[in-house]
Amino acid sequence: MEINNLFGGASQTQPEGDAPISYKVKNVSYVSYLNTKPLVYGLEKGLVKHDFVMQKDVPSVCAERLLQGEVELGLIPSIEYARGKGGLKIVPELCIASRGAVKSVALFFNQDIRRINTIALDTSSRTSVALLKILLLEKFEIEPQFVPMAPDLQEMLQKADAALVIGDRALQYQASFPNHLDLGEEWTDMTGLPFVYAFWAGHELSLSNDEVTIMQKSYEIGAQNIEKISREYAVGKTQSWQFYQEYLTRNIFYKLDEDEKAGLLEFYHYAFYLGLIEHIPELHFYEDQ
Ligand SMILES: C=C(O[C@@H]1C=C(C(=O)O)C=C[C@H]1O)C(=O)O
Repeated sequence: MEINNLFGGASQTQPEGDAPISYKVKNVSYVSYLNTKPLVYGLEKGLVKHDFVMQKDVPSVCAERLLQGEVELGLIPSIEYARGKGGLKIVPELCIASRGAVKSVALFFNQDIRRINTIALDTSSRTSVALLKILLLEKFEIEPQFVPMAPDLQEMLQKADAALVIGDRALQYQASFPNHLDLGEEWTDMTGLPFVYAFWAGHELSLSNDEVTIMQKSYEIGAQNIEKISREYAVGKTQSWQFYQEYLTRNIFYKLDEDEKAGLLEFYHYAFYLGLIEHIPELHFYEDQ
């Protein structure tokens, strides 16, 4: 679907007697997983006033849309910020991070991890793929072959010895599939730092200060409604709402604080030394509000 044709493009309005005002609809691509809901709660429920056109995608597609200029703002995998040609800015203070076990980013396997020869990789992911490669080399000292696949654990494990899955599916699988490695836990165990999976990023002039504040307000309201989000999400699911509430409060962290920034830069250093990115980027933020 060409979202630009549907929603985008500049439009002009000319109020009577006034100078022309040009305004452009801002397209936003955000991740469809449960862990994103607190960030977009205020926007989705209409509790903060905004003119964004919101579009749900998997993380790899959020990045593609932003880097190809189809959207002005994306909730992008952190590794893709380092792959952009510069000029991207981060919405300050917000991210999707873990400070230990994350629960929804896991490597599932049926045999001793040191004997793994092939790994199926969830095509929705960018950051966790890089994180996995770092952990396999630095911690487990193995160099298996990788096969990109849709995130269906059964099919993945038929084709490969292990499978990386992220997001809601991983959250569901890890509760019932004991042989898995939690990548958030492994990272923090190795580095002592949080791990940052994603954040809001846009092109330099894409967002006004007011729009940055809107994104921050949306999360503030989301943070006050975690129980509601968990109860709504649990309808028709296998786990209780308390399970999802615990995930959103004890596994996922949304504040991009100094420790998170240090974890992010450490990740970029590893990624650079392993040739996964061509340079270590500086973190540029939209003006602090
Ligand atoms: C923690 C998670 O982070 C996600 C993992 C991403 C990746 O691997 O590229 C990107 C965005 C995040 O939403 C998750 O969704 O499970």
